[in-house]
Amino acid sequence: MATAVTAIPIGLGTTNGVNGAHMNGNHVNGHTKGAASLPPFPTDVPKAPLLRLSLAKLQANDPDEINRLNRACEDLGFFYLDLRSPGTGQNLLDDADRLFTVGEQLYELPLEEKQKYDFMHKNSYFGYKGYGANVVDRTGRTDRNEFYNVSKDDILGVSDPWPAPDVLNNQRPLLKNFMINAHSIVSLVLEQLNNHLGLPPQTLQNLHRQTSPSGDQVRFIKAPPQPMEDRQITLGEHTDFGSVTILFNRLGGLQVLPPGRDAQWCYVQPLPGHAIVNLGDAMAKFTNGLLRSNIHRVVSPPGEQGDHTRYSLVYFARPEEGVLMKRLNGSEKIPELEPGATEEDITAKDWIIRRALGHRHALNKEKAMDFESFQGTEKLSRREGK
Ligand SMILES: O=C(O)CCC(=O)C(=O)O
Ligand SMILES: [Fe+2]
Repeated sequence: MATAVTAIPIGLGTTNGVNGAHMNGNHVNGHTKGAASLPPFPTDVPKAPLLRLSLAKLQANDPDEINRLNRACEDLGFFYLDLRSPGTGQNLLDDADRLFTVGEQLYELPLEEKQKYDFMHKNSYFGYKGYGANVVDRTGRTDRNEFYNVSKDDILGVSDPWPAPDVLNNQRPLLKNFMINAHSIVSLVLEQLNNHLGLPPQTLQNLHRQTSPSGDQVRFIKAPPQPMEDRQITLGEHTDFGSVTILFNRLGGLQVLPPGRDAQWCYVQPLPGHAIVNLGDAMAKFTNGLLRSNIHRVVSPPGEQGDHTRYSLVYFARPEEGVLMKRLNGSEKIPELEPGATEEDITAKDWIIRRALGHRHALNKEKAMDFESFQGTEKLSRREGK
């Protein structure tokens, strides 16, 4: 199949020749034509107050922008990052556009083909997760999306490659570029947070070296439209398992639950040219809750957007495999543990497997509904007393 997506000129409204007859994958003005022709995000739904940060300003060490980053990471744990600047930011945006097309192609493969790449029985969360394979709540309801997780170690040659369909194998150079650029943004965020916390230089960065084995991955997600009379949660509420997540959305549907007892779920409106960035469990654990790993979930896209297929593209950066998910020493800002409190000795590798495969009903039967045993930092994230 002709899948030379990297060679497709961006900015031409012509068919890209990649399943072009039945896909909305053409590029217009740096966005997929599919994105341009989607209905707008509605104005009458509650929206989460994410700060909008600029990658260029963070790269330039702009003091106000750095303060805003620190505030966003402590208060909500989610922010927008404006990537419209030459170099890493724009390259990542362009590659994300190309990968949206790859994601659409990937999900057009027959189900039996995709199922060949479900590695849960090998105790791995890389590869394919079928529609409805995870339990999303205590009543046993199941998810309404498909995932495909591509390992950074595989693409960068840190580990042996996993079997994969041609649609992905043909895009290894594109995936590699995307991962390298995404990881460099993660490193920048970690560097700024390391400074903010006053940890010894490079502490956080050295727990996330790009060429060390880790659970870092690109995730392609597809959620088809749901019937009007039966719109349910697509991806159950959770905190992310790792350190820093960089997310690209075209349609609404992502919701965050801000801190506090009476908080309500609010939508995160996707903004063109921006990624949505959030912190995961490792950052909350390392800082004993000073930095936030916020609860979020995905529901049917709001308003007319709900009639369209929702694709997401995500880069998850996680600590290196052997790193313990515990409070870090060496910073006066990081709160002490409560007197008498102890922390479980669990590595990032085991943490991610427990969390990622815990709700797979094919592996866990009734236990998949036991949310407590697969919890991350949800309780820390609620900050209910405040
Ligand atoms: O699809 C989205 O917008 C968010 C996905 C997500 O939260 C996840 O995969 O962890
Ligand atoms: Fe998430």
